[in-house]
Order: sequence, then structure tokens, then C-alpha cells
Amino acid sequence: MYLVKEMFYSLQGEGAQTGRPAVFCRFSGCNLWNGQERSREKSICTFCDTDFVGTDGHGGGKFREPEELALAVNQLWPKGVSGKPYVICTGGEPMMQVDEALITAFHNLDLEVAVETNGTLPVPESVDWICVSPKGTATLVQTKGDELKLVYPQYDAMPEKFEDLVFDYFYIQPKDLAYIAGDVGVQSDVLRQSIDYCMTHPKWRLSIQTHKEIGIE
Ligand SMILES: C[S@@+](CC[C@H](N)C(=O)[O-])C[C@H]1O[C@@H](n2cnc3c(N)ncnc32)[C@H](O)[C@@H]1O
Ligand SMILES: Nc1nc2[nH]cc(C(=O)O)c2c(=O)[nH]1
Ligand code: SF4
Ligand SMILES: [Mg+2]
Repeated sequence: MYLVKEMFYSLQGEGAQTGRPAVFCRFSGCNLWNGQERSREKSICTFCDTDFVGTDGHGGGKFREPEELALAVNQLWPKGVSGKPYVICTGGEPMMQVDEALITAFHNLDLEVAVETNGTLPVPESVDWICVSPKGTATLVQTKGDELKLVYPQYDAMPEKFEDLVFDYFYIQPKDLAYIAGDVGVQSDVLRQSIDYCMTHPKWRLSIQTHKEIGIE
């Protein structure tokens, strides 16, 4: 059984695939936060910008079989849009649910498969695009992939810790402070610090959450 919060067709807003059309499949639940605001502060991941609780979002639900979920995703790729359909498995933490059977079901329908993961759980090699976004003190187990996209700054997870891992692209993504309760800093300072870091460490590129800027999902 796969629990999905929501599914929608949009453009990848972040990282190396920015601007690319994709079906987003947002899995329910996360291993670094239970999604309840009252436990945010004491969770391992404190700045999450996403509601991943339950299955009540648009296109969300419970899918008994991998083929059933793959079909539902495939149906969100608009008829007549050329090219291979691209699905981004996100969440919540998708690797709590994504398994070989689901990846195979996607591939059998000729979909290209990406994941957005916090890197605390292993990702099968069969996934076509792996984006790892490390979180605070959480132990990283997925130490290779296509892109490493670090939300910045995180004082328990600074870029130096990750720069020798095996990824093709390294991104700094300014932390969006809008979701954090209390006095947590100034958004313009976060942006300035992120720009400064990239300008002094050319291995790292800036990733802006463009979907938030242009007002799409
Ligand atoms: C909601 S997470 C879901 C996937 C997975 N759990 C993870 O953390 O990578 C999707 C992406 O949004 C990023 N993100 C979450 N909250 C953010 C925030 N407040 N500011 C910037 N990026 C954020 C995550 O780091 C991740 O790259
Ligand atoms: N447009 C858009 N791009 C995204 N890239 C990663 C996202 C995510 O929440 O995982 C996301 C998202 O929520 N929307
Ligand atoms: S690990 Fe990802 S989904 Fe989980 S709380 Fe953090 S940003 Fe949100
Ligand atoms: Mg998002």
C-alpha cells in the first residue's frame, strides 16, 4: 500500500532540473518530522515547507498496488505533450515508501523517475535522478547521486561536510524562513549568505525555489 498526500503536474522549481515539466507524487509521512506544528521545534528537521500529513490532497489517496499508482501518475501527464513523462517522487520522505516494485511499474509505463530525498534511507540504483537534501544531525546514508541540494544555512549541516561526496551537482538552496515559528532570522540575510557562499565556493551553485517566485505549485 502506498500513501500519497497529493499529485500534480507542474514544473520542477529547484536544482539542476529547474523548469522541467514533471508530475509530482508527494508521499505521506516523514522520518524526520511527524508533520504536527507543535512538534516542529523538537524534530530533527525543523524548517519543512510542506504539508505531507494524510492522503487528503488533490490527487492523493491510498494505492494498493504499484501498477495502480504508476497508472494514476501517468494519467496526470497531459495527452499530447511530447517527450517521456517525468515523475518526481517527493514528500514527506518518499524513500519510506518507494520500492523496486514501484520503480519498475513506472519504468514499464516508460516514465523517467526522480526522487527528492533527505538521504537517511537508501535509494535503489534504478532511480533515474537522485536529489539528496541532507538535514541537520540526521545520519546520511545515501552519499551518491545526481545532485546534492543543501538548504542553507544549517549549523549542523554545513557544505564542507558534503563537498567530497559523489554527486554531479552541488546546490545551496536558501532556507525559506516562512514556515518556522518565532524569531528565526531575516530572509534577506539568508539569501545574502547563500550568494556569498556560492561566490566564494564555485563548486556550489545557487538553487532558488522558482515555483514560489512565479506562483505555481
Ligand atoms: C519537502 S522536501 C521532501 C523531500 C525530502 N523529505 C527532503 O527533505 O529532501 C523537498 C525539498 O524541499 C526542501 N525544503 C524543505 N523546506 C525548505 C525550506 N524551508 N526552505 C528551502 N527548502 C526547503 C528540502 O530540503 C527538499 O530539497
Ligand atoms: N514546483 C515545485 N518544484 C519542486 N521541487 C521539489 C519540490 C518538493 O516539494 O519536493 C517541489 C515543489 O513542491 N514544487
Ligand atoms: S525531511 Fe523533507 S519532508 Fe521531512 S520534514 Fe524535512 S524537508 Fe520536510
Ligand atoms: Mg516543495
